[in-house]
Amino acid sequence: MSDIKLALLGSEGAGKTAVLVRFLTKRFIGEYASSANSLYHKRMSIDGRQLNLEIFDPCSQSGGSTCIQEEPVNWADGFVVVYNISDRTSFLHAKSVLQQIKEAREESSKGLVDVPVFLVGNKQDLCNARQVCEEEGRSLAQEECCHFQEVSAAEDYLEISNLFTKLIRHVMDNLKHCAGRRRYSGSKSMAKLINNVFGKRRKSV
Ligand SMILES: Nc1nc2c(ncn2[C@@H]2O[C@H](COP(=O)(O)OP(=O)(O)OP(=O)(O)O)[C@@H](O)[C@H]2O)c(=O)[nH]1
Repeated sequence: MSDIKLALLGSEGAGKTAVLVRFLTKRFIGEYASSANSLYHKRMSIDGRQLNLEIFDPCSQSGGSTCIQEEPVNWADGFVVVYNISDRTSFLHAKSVLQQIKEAREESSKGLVDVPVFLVGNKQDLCNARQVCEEEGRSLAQEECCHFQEVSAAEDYLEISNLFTKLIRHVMDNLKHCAGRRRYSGSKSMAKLINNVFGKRRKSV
């Protein structure tokens, strides 16, 4: 069984938890308590391979900081960076996050530099209040060499499921390609790492 570690990043209220919960449960739940980092676990099968998925959903940092937490960046095998299409500030934040992921991974001698990333423009159902056009998202993704998709956690399941599947496939290919290199967390239990670093709760869905 392969272990795949993903992290969701993005600004407060962009819909990270909504997107993730849609993927994990097929449901949209309007409001979430978001005072703590969460680690979700899911077993699934892709292309006949059994996977043990761990997905880290950090709570947003108070004070509007644009700096991402370093530890999930080194820990994760792949990222979902979420912004809200009706909030330009969240798009600028996502842009900064993409750059920080790249820089952090380049600086880390232990991490995989070419880490798969999916840029997600969420809240597509709020297109009446759109502040970021789809083309801007697409060209940012092109610049940063990552995948791109607009979704609505409120309305879509299939698109969200497909984007996670695509990301996981890319992660699996990447890990196979880099099999000779040591992964950041090695044999460490991720739960232990997250709990040690952030002292937060774990969730199973
Ligand atoms: N209309 C609409 N609202 C959404 C969508 N996704 C999330 N929301 C709402 O946006 C708000 C924030 O969603 P969360 O999933 O908590 O956002 P988050 O990025 O996890 O926020 P933090 O945990 O604070 O970082 C909630 O009120 C959600 O109901 C969507 O696709 N459409």
